[in-house]
Formats: sequence, structure tokens, C-alpha cells
Amino acid sequence: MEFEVVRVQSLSESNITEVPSQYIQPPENRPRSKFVISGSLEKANGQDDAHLRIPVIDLFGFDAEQRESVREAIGEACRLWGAFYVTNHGVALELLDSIRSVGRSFFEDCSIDEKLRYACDPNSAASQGYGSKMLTPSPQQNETVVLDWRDYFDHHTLPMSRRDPSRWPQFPANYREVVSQYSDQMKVLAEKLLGLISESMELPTSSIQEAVGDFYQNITISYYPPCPRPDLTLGLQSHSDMGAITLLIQDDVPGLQVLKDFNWITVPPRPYAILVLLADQTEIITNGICRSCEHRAITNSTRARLSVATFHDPAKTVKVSPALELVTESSPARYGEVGYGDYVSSWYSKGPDGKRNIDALRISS
Ligand SMILES: O=C(O)CCC(=O)C(=O)O
Ligand SMILES: [Fe+2]
Repeated sequence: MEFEVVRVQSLSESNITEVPSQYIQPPENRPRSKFVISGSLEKANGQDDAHLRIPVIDLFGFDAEQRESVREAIGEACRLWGAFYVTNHGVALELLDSIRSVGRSFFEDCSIDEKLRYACDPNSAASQGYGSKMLTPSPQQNETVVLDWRDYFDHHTLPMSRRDPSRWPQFPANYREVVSQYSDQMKVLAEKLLGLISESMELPTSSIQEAVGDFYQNITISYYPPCPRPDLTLGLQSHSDMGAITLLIQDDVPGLQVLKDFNWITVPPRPYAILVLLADQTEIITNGICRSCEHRAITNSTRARLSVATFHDPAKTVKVSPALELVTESSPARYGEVGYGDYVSSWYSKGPDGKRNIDALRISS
């Protein structure tokens, strides 16, 4: 069956003043300013709001002498937030600019016909290419699908057998080269971070990586056009990422929010820091000590926003369960074993809704 796909950018450029009803979130999911904290670096009313600021961790280029203090900071951020920024991460800063620039150029300088040459297959989940959420029959009987105010381009980048740059834009001329280089550098950083996270949980350095196996990596460039009704819509609905670890960069337009202690906190843009988001499989492997981070994107009425998310997932054949070292008499297993392929299928059949997919795996105590 063919489903209707509307490009949000075309809607935005048509200068509408209201949004079509499919984009209107139910009242409980709308961004409500009273629950949103700016995450700004200033102190609010003279009070220390450190617990509301997303941690920024200097990796000191993975310098051995700093490892212990870095590991401690990472452990704390994983327990409290499931998300943190890293600086001095070893990725060339020009490469961060280059991927933002080629991504923006694809969305803003190519005609719609050109972009549609790379359209995702609307009938298969997670297909590579240019996409927008589409109207499908509601995944659960009593739920209606609300559309995201977002267009995106998804690239399959690793393992190398999945990487086919001929499926990616040809314009600008360096697009394919930049995405390939970016993929390689993000893989290296994700491996090193999983090592530090393992150590911070008192596991051997290679533990989480061994549980995940070779990475399946996807890079999604998201483009959120200006929206006439930011009060009614979401750029991307609340979810946690389903794989192991996501590395995200954004431009200078705020929009990403993380849920912390029931508050939605805006992640302040830091163009040269990389945001680490722990995803569901890391929560399972660490037996819930690391929490996967629930996040969403809001819209604004004036400026388009761009982000680049690099997902690192297990292969579908991998079975994931809590690390044996973290399952003890006093802290029994909190999740049953799950095949990653089954996890992904159930995620797509139910659709994201906060953390309901991982919560369904919880063993009640
Ligand atoms: O645009 C963002 O900042 C968030 C993107 C995201 O969460 C995702 O693609 O899973
Ligand atoms: Fe996400």
C-alpha cells in the first residue's frame, strides 16, 4: 500500500499560518513552557542550577593521565542524565562544520525534484535516503499518528558492506566524501567512549563493545524548517534511541530537549562539542545503571534547524542482556535477554513514545 508523504520543507515554504491537523500534538505532548528549562549557563534567581545543566566533559584528547577523572565524570553523567557533551574529543572541528554545511546545502540548495531522486522507500522502516514521517495506519488501535515537523536524510554507513555512497547526494561535490570521513571518525569516538563508560561501571574496558559487537552505524541529518505553530507541534516526538550510543551535533539553533527528573531541558547549542546520548541497549547491558536518554526536538517559527545524529547499534542477530558482573543478589537482572532484531521490529510496530519500548522489557521486582 502507498502512504502519503508530505515534505515539511515544502509546507513551511508555502507560507501557511496554521499547520495541518496531522501535525498537531495532543495537549499532553505539546511543548509547554512551564516545564521547560533553558539549560542556560547562568544561574537562575541566584540559585545554583547545576543539576539542570547538561554536563560538559573535557576528554583531554583521551590523555592517559586524565583518564580517571574523566571516567568519574562520565559515570556520573551516565547515571544522572544518560547524556553529556564532550569536548577535546579528537574529531577534527572542520569536519563538524563540513557535515553541517553539506547537509544544509542538500536541503536548501537542491530543488525538490533533485531531493526526491533520493527519496526513502516509504514502505520499509529505516530505509536509506530522503524522508519525512508519513501517515501510516495507527500502530496501536487506539493511537493516532501525529507527524513530526522534520525532514531528514538517513545514510547507512557501517559496516562497510552497507556503505554505498552512490545512494547519497552528489551535490555539493564533497558530500559523499564528507559523510564517509565523518562516519569513520564517529566510529572511533564511539568505541573510545564505550570503553570509558564500561570502566566507569567497573567493567573491563571492552565489555560494552563486546556485548554490542561490530557497529551498525547510521547517520541521520535532520532538517527542521520554521514552523508557524511551535506551541502545537514537535520537530521529533519524545523517544530514546534504540541502539547502543548516539553521537549528535547541532547547529546554533536551539531545539533539542532532554527529559531530566520530569523536566524538559533544552540542550544549549555548542557547535564544536559532541553530544553523547546513551541508547536503550547500553541501558540493558549496564542493567539500568546507565539510563538511556529520553529526548525530543521542538520547533521555532523563525529559523530552520539542522542536526546530525550518528547511531551505533548492534547487528540484528545480536542478543543483548545485562552484563553478568552487574547482576548480583542485591541487584538482580532488571531486563530479560532480547534479540536486537526483535527489539527493532517491536519499536517500529509500536512506534516511539518516550521509553515505552525498553520499559516493556523490564522485569518487575
Ligand atoms: O534533532 C535532534 O537534535 C534530535 C535527533 C534525534 O533524536 C534522532 O534523530 O533520533
Ligand atoms: Fe534520537
